[in-house]
Amino acid sequence: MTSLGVPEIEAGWALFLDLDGTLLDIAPRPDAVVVPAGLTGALAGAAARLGGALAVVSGRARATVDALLAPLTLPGGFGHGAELRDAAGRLGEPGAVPAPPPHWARALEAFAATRPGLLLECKPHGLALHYRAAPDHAAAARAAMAALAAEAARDFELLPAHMAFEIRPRVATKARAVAALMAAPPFRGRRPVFVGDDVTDEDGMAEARRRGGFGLHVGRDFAGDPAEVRAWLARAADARMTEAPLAQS
Ligand SMILES: O=P(O)(O)OC[C@H]1O[C@H](O[C@H]2O[C@H](CO)[C@@H](O)[C@H](O)[C@H]2O)[C@H](O)[C@@H](O)[C@@H]1O
Repeated sequence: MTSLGVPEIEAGWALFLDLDGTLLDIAPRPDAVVVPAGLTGALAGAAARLGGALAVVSGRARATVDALLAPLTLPGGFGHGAELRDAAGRLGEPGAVPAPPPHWARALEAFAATRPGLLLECKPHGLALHYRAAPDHAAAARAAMAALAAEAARDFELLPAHMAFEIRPRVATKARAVAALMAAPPFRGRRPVFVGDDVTDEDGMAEARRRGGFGLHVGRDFAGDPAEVRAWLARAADARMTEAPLAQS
């Protein structure tokens, strides 16, 4: 048990890790995050201890996560679960999740261009309109995003995020990523543990609980500090973990 009362990582777990606000400190802009020295080594070491059952489950696009965590290409769910990659590096079925109509990005580019500080992030399966540098535009940003999402409300939804609004496909959830990965080795048969900080992580935590695991919340369990999560992983990478028998996969 850590000094914060969190169990140390056990060999029989399958670990699902959110990125922003969990592994990485929140930064003023999405492209300003800093990947601390030692993080990729800790992830690789912890993954090895877990027999490869360690995944990143992020709202960011797969390509962005890979660039941030290079040289690692971890299994996971990206774009909130829209893009999947298993432990063998196989990608999810193309076309399984819708992409936003191209005119939405064009409309939001034009909208943001007249409101300094707003930042549009285009992802393969979603859009994020960031207002961290322009909080006065939050209400207008929400209205603009809501109007677009309403054009295809059966397939897309508006998502409030950290100082941003996102449009994401309804099927793209972190629960989808957990369920898909838990269906096959090296995840299958392990106890899923989802670590996150945000409302979108609740889906992943609920799926972990549904499968006999649990969720850890950065705010509640790691004193709100991603450095505590990183230290927890580093200890798992360094230390010999408690060997727990695995269920048959
Ligand atoms: O699921 P996550 O890995 O937590 O990703 C959620 C979103 O994170 C990014 O935006 C957030 O982090 C930025 C960097 O700290 C911050 O500037 C921004 O205000 C936050 O909303 C990312 O840009 C999004 O695509 C992710 O969906």
